[in-house]
Amino acid sequence: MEEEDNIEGELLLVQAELHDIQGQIKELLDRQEQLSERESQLKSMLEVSKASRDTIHNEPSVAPKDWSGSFSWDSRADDIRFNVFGISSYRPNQREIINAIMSGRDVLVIMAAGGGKSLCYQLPAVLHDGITLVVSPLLSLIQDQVMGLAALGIPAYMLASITTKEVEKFVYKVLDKGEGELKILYVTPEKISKSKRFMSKLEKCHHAGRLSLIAIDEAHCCSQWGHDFRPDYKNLGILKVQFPNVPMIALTATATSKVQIDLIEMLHIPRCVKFVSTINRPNLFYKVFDKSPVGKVVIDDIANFISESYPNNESGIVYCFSRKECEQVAKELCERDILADYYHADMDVIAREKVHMRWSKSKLQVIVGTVAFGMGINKPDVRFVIHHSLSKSMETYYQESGRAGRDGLPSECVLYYRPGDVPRQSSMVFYENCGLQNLYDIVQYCQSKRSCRRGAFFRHFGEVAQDCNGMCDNCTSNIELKDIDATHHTKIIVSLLHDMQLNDQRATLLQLVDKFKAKWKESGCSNESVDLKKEGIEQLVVQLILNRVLVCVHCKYFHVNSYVYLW
Ligand SMILES: Nc1ncnc2c1ncn2[C@@H]1O[C@H](COP(=O)(O)OP(=O)(O)OP(=O)(O)O)[C@@H](O)[C@H]1O
Repeated sequence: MEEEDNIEGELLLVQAELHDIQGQIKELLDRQEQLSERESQLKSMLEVSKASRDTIHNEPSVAPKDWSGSFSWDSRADDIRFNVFGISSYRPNQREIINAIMSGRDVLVIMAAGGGKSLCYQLPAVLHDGITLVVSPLLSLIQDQVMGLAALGIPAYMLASITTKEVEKFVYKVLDKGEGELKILYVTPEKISKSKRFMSKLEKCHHAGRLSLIAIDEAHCCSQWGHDFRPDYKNLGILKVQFPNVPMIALTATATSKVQIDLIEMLHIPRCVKFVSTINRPNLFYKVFDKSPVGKVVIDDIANFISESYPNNESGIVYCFSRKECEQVAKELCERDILADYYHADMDVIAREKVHMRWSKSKLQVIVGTVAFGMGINKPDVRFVIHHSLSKSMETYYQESGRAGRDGLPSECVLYYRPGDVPRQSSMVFYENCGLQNLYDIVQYCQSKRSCRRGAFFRHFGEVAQDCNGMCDNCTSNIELKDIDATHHTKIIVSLLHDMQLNDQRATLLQLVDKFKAKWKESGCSNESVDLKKEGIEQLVVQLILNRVLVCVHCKYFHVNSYVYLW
């Protein structure tokens, strides 16, 4: 009896101590997360500070110009924008970029996917008298662009392996003698580094004063610090050396300060005007799910997620780690009635193109790809990007997940994470520049249960943080729940959507929230003085829209007419 008492006494002590230790571990884990977050914040601050010191060093001693002022070409540019490109107004930075190029400056443009980078060089190309040379890394991208420009009536051609002899002859004649209509010429970087004939024709064109602009698309490929280094991009510096007075525009969707410094140096454009737009994609909802250790369960989870959230064949991408996994996941999704097929670098070009085409035309709901399914995806209405396992870096994840929602409509980026996937990636990135550090950053992103996911991107790209508006799992779960009578808010949203013109139907979530705020003020509601943000009402509006209370059940666009039936 006494012995039992002793044991029970000790058991209680042990349990109490264990409880204490659990508490301490939790505190330590929280502190570890806070410190890691601060660590990456400080690192990116240091990088930004170094970058701005270098930039100041290289900048000419003239005062910065106001690129949004008036210029002599304004009315011609407006005319071309509207009548040739059919675009009613500029998006942020487009006009300023065009003005800087037209003023003869070299320009570096960093603008998020779908931001409208192409117009920034295509409009000056039409505005100028001569020829614009565009270097772009992928044939499929080039083909899309040339076809799009031809449809607008702009004479654009490409010189690549698939160009017919006839077209090649025509292009060389234009370069050589200025005979024939050619405004925009697309080439791959290999053409610059490997074709002496092409370079000598270009030299002649320049000599005759007919080379007006050089554009380098996907310019991050120049830097080996970037996520998609292409050796042939390294040789593009020759263009500025050979044609120093021809303005150059380098464009990319992402470049950390380190990559920016690198590509400015490689392209020899130290005095370029930099236009850095936000990397924020407010319409993307970021979430991380725990990944089961059992492969079949993971596929069940993914299949359930797709069929429950996207029952109407909305397009999506599932990224996998390896080619084998890619084929397996596609097969198993098909077995669960999801229309899916795979895409990886081991397939021949025709087979890959066929899968891509079926998906682009929405004949296939899901493409299951490796990293090979990358640049050149122009589908605007991708509603979800799922990562079956983690990417190798924040930059890669930003790029891959960023293929969702290029049309500005709400879309989801889901990452299935389990610690067991980390060693597979670490063995792949071990020999890359900063490979392990990059991997740790994305692991930290996955493991975080507290910090805003969006905040992690801002820190990574050295940008000042912006509101997440409850558009990530951590921010949503951190929201303190309270009962709110939403009748008044929903009435405003309904009337708002009613009032919207046809053109506004593809308004982005944030535009809608802004309009809501204005209406809320106008509505003279008794709660007028309520601070929308503080009271969580802004979040509520976002949630009302996202949870499809107000979104068309069929296509999830903010259609004015179809959702009305829900009310
Ligand atoms: N000012 C504008 N107003 C409306 N639509 C625009 C405007 N500028 C560009 N667009 C359209 O936005 C879409 C995306 O543009 P674009 O392909 O140039 O984006 P991007 O920045 O190159 O994106 P990515 O990096 O994903 O290729 C295109 O359909 C384009 O016609």
